Amino acid sequence: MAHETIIAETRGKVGLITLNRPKALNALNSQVLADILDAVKAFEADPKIGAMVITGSEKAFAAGADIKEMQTKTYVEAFLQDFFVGWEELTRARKPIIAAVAGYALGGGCELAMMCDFIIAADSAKFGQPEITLGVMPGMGGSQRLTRFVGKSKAMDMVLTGRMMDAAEAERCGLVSRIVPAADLVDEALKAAAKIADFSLPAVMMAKEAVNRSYETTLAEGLRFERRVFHSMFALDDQKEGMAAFAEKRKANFTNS
Ligand SMILES: CC(C)=CC(=O)SCCNC(=O)CCNC(=O)[C@H](O)C(C)(C)COP(=O)(O)OP(=O)(O)OC[C@H]1O[C@@H](n2cnc3c(N)ncnc32)[C@H](O)[C@@H]1OP(=O)(O)O
Repeated sequence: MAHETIIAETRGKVGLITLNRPKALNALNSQVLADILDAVKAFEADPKIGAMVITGSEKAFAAGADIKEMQTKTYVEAFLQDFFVGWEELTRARKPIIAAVAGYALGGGCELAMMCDFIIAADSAKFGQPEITLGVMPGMGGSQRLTRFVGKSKAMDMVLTGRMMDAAEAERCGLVSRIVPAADLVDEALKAAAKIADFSLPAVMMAKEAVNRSYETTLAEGLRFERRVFHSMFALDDQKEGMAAFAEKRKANFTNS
């Protein structure tokens, strides 16, 4: 797949998307959005792919939304275009997406990472929502998703002071799931994605949907949703195979059916 601002390639059952605007520290403009959505759509449609990884460079996952692209925008343009709404489409991907973050993940970069299903951070990663320093505020989900990840106090601290947090702080407060040495970041993320891709795709997709539901509903509704989805899994060949494989002490051979 050829794109202007990203490299999209397959590694076994994993779709790997590498942001590729090094001179602008992977700043996210409308072309990056179009390219990411195009690649994700292709990986979603490819039955051989079971999970995806989005990564950047050693220096920057992404240093934010492209300030130069948006600096002259008027209020009316921003409002009429519903500026940034397009990024929401990424969160509608049904296959899991892991963000592999090294270096700066600032503003829209931090927000892009949070749109993924989980974040693996290099020890060099730095997260922040510095929009306040530009006279604005987060606009790609930072005020909402960061607060759900880290709680009100730390989210306020990040959004109102614009300070950065390092990988250790991000792990402590639950923003990232694990930290790995920078040199191993992409390999570790690909390994995690490959592990997921070896499981039953319908089970993985339903599990992702159930966890995401917890953000959007009451506990009682979420628990009911989980049980109903869990019940439906007994219609899968993969449930029979997974449990038979356990009983027979062998590796399961999932067929995504
Ligand atoms: C507003 C909303 C809703 C969302 C946002 O995301 S706003 C953007 C939030 N992000 C930021 O404010 C970070 C901006 N960048 C920086 O502060 C610095 O670039 C840095 C601390 C990440 C790295 O500093 P360093 O000195 O190492 O590198 P620079 O010389 O500053 O940058 C290299 C090159 O990249 C361009 N760049 C960096 N970030 C952006 C960006 N967000 N948008 C557009 N361009 C960006 C930077 O201008 C420079 O390019 P030139 O050499 O052509 O000037």
